[in-house]
Amino acid sequence: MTELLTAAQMRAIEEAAIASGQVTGLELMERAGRGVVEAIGEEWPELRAGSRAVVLCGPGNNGGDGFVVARLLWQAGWGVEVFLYGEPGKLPPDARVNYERWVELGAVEALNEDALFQSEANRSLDNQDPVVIDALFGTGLSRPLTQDIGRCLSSLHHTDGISFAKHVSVECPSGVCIDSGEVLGRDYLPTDTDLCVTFHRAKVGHYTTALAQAVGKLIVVDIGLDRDPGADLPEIYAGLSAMLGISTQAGVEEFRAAALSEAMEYAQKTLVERDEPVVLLQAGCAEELGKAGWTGEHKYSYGHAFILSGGVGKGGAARLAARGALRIGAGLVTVGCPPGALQENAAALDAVMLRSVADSEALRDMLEDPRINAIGVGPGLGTGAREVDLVRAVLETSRDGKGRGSGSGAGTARRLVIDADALTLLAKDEGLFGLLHKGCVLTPHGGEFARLFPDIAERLEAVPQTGPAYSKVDATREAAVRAGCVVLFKGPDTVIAAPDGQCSVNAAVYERAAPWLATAGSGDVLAGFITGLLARGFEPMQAAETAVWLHVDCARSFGPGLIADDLPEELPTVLRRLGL
Ligand SMILES: NC(=O)C1=CN([C@@H]2O[C@H](COP(=O)(O)OP(=O)(O)OC[C@H]3O[C@@H](n4cnc5c(N)ncnc54)[C@H](OP(=O)(O)O)[C@@H]3O)[C@@H](O)[C@H]2O)[C@@H](O)CC1
Ligand SMILES: [K+]
Repeated sequence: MTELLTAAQMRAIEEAAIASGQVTGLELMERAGRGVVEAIGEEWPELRAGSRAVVLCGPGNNGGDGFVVARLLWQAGWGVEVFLYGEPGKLPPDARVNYERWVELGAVEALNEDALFQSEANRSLDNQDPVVIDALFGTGLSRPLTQDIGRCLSSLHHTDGISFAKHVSVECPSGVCIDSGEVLGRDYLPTDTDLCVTFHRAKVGHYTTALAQAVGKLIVVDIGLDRDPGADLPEIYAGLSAMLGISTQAGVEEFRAAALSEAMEYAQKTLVERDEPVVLLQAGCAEELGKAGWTGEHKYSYGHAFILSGGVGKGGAARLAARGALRIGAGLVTVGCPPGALQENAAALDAVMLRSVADSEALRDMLEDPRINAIGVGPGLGTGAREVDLVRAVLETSRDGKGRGSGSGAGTARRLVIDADALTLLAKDEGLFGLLHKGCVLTPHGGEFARLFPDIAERLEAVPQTGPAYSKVDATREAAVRAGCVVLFKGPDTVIAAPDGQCSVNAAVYERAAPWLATAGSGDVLAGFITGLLARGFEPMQAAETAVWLHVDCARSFGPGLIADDLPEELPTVLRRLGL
């Protein structure tokens, strides 16, 4: 699993490494700049000596990286032009050193739109478009770009603007808050970037839609922060103790007694109050499926998933969910529908069982069966008075100790997925919302999220003026605490959070892009996948994470032309490929 970092966490990691004597800031900057140059070389091997680069440097250390890139490209035989936004005398120390190193090799012009167009006019003689390197702002962006700088960046991605061959961003496209992926001020679009090179770990914002859509490829460069320090341990401890202000002899001794990794972690935590990590879901999460086992002796050992369906003509969504639950390995799956819809459902279901659910009383009777250990409710359900009673029955009978059927183990609440229409009902009825419990998974898309958590959504929608901006990660975490259960906030950047702070991101971006997944009914299948995994005994957070990862993988495995019905049918191929 990869941990995604915030800007503050990244700063703390760097500061702890520098304070420990493991590395200097200047060395880190050199590695960062070298990493960018190597990434360019690997991405476009055809670009070599004689190619041209325009490097835009900002007033902080991101600009410092830019000066390193300029120097290394120049040394490799490139023609390099450098523009600086800000005053050389105000550059931070490491950036200043690299500025001085560059000015021994070439000129630095003040960055403004006129200067950029003038340089293009000069270049047009040799008819070679440059690689533009955006090293204006990285993790230190604190407010919206000024108009003049916004215009410079905009001129790079307008068809009648400045022509360039490739666009490379150092850390992130400038103007974007790296914690949220938001453009501060939202009055300009991030420049389309062919290659974005970041350092040590990807940051949370790299996996949010707004930023990821602007970036063709993301590369994470190792700048040696994971390596064994190799320096004298006493020096490292002395450096860290001084940084943390641990001054008493006893304090220093205690600190030294910790293993080095613990001491470093402690130092990083002290520098920034760390939440639970934000984890990027990768192939590894599907290994959980393997741990849970895939074949069994008795169908009941893989649980019984129950999906509630809507009335006549409304059953398609529940049938898709049921198919998803069955394919993902629930031992038994039953669809419950109003008596009038039995015929329609019977004609469309084979391996999935069917029960008539006239009203909430009938449902409560049915849920006396303790083998039904997971319920999916919402797809195509309807939002009338009958459905309110059904959702209430599902919630009331599944709470710890209250359920007549207590699920897969004594004292274990029956697990629920609450999706679509059931979310709409929750949003309208505080009483229902109050019945949520830790065995639930809510799966809202943007609109449903806004209905359920209007104040949180409003905060997320507000134009951010300062960094770090409130992010989808922040919003989902807040929603999970309020609901008291797992919330899976859907989108190309799906965020999943639990009330205890666990949080992960499943991003269908970069090499995992699957735009064809935005097809009618795909959310119903996802609800079914989660319900099926809950029936198999997965914990809510683990079920949501695994299901959402497999959902994208099914879409990618099938490819364009996908419709929701294909998703469950593609699952066996994906599982086989995973060796399950
Ligand atoms: N630390 C390390 O060891 C390493 C760091 N590395 C690199 O450093 C980057 C982080 O550097 P950083 O912290 O200096 O932040 P950066 O993004 O350059 O910007 C800060 C400057 O911008 C200014 N400013 C902010 N917003 C503004 C606006 N809208 N309009 C105008 N000005 C604005 C802000 O001014 P202030 O807010 O203080 O007034 C300050 O002057 C990181 O992304 C990576 O690339 C690597 O070399 C690896 C080692
Ligand atoms: K940048």
